[in-house]
Amino acid sequence: MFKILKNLKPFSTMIFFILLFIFGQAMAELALPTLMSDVVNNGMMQGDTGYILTYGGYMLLVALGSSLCSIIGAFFSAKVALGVGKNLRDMVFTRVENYSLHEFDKLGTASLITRTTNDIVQIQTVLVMMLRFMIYAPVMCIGGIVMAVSRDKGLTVILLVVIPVLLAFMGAVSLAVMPLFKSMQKKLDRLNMVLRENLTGIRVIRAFNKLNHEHNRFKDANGDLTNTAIKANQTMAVIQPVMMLLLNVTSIAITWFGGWRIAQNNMQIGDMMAFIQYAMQIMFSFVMVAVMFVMIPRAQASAERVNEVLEMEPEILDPEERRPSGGKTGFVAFENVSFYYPGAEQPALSNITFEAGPGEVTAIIGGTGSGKSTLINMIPRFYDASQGAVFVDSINVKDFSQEELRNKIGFVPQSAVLFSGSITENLSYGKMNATEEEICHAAEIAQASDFIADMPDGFDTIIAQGGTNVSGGQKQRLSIARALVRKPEIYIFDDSFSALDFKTDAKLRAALKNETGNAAVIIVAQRVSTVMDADQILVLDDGELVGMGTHKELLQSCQVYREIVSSQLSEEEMNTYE
Ligand SMILES: Nc1ncnc2c1ncn2[C@@H]1O[C@H](COP(=O)(O)OP(=O)(O)OP(=O)(O)O)[C@@H](O)[C@H]1O
Repeated sequence: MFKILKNLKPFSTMIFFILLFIFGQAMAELALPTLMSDVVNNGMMQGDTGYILTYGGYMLLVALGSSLCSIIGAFFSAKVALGVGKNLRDMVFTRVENYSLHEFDKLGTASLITRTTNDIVQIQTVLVMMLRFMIYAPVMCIGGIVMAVSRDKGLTVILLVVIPVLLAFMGAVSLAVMPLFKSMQKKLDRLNMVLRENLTGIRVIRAFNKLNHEHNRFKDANGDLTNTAIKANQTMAVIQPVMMLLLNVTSIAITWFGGWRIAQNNMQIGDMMAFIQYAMQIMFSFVMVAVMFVMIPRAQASAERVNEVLEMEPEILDPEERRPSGGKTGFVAFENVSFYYPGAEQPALSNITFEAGPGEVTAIIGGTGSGKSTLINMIPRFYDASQGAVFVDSINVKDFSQEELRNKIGFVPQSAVLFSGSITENLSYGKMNATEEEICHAAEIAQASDFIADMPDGFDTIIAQGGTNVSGGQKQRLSIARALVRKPEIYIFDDSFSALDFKTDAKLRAALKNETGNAAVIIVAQRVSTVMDADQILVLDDGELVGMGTHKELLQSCQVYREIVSSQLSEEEMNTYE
């Protein structure tokens, strides 16, 4: 929490004024009972209407001043807390943007969303409270005691009994409720995760008739959170009645002993009435402090979760200084690269060495889970090699800034991701100043022009959130066109032709050949027909490079490749291609 409080620094002037106004409010509230006691003692008891009117007027003015201070204080505290919340959200977002995939894996997307939204709201709520109570509660408590003693020393004995009881009670409530509030945030994370999985996977859920199963999963997570929240609120709900009871008992005790002292002419009625009000103010100030002690741990749990995001160092960082470029373009090389996913015992890639040059097509083939996606994810530094090194244009990828490295690459991921917006906006995503001609040309190469022309608004057609209004194959082609618009030095296609029919796949690759010119092209594919014409084919099996060469060479030399080919092509086709 203290680390989070550092973010209050930019608001220090505003905070100074908040404290000033709240101090004003507290002082005004402390003055009211004394004024009232004067009205009773000197006005009512003496039958002096003029005195009552004058001091009644003063009371009205003081009450107005107190309300004004309270409103201004509340307004600025809300402003400061919301400002801190906004800054925190900005900081978390910027941090998360720099995360490598490792950090995303560690924290989980659902938790990151809860941390950016709900956790920061918790911090905001407590900040508003802290700003208001921080000065108000101690002033009211100390001021109340001083004023109460000044009215009547004898009655203070009652406070000496009540306050320890109050403190013990609030302490017990805090202890009971703290762990509940802490676990609520974790349960909220889980609820968000289930909700997210349900919303993104709704088609699969329906296809497998798992609505009931998912409903139960959601109900469990929702019920779990609700039960904890109910328990916490039930405990908190005890505070009010017990407080009221204590306040009433205190009032009765004061009236009882006060009445007795008045009867003996040791005290005036007005003083007793003022004493009751001061006792209330003192007790309320203790309640405020106690509520803060209950709320702070909740915000503390949230603050820790936000700090975890802010303090997690991205594993992939830009180098401090960059080596000058050698002027080469379109080269990719792996030197003895091995890679372990965090916590995995087996490497996802072991000892991979190959080179891809400009104007060449390098294809990567292998069974599912053989490490193809992992391999190409290392080129744009989505992951860094555990051993060995990856080079682009003969420079270690770690010596580039991530921006510079990724500018060289046109990456088409395995599952095409489109953003809500027009087709033109989607295609120019990697090159904001792309001309209409460049966009049309890229669409042409990606075999997307025809279906775009058939759409109601052509290139201005709006892609729905998640790209749900285009087919899988259309999405892939748009995602390919988006990479083509950039005219990068290195093209990476991660199984990007899988949703295309054979004819479109062949046409697209033929058109691509003229387009890619001097760029290096790396294609991951499952289909032999897609990789057959490549200049070199890498065969991966269980993270190992078990063959490298042209289709013809591999048919001779690589058993795994032969098996893949024979599982996909007929004997006759194999002979033809040989
Ligand atoms: N984020 C991850 N964390 C841990 N292990 C992972 C992660 N991603 C992949 N793996 C593991 O690494 C291995 C290689 O996965 P990879 O995705 O590279 O295979 P692939 O050849 O691209 O498979 P496919 O053709 O099915 O896409 C697999 O065993 C997989 O379980």
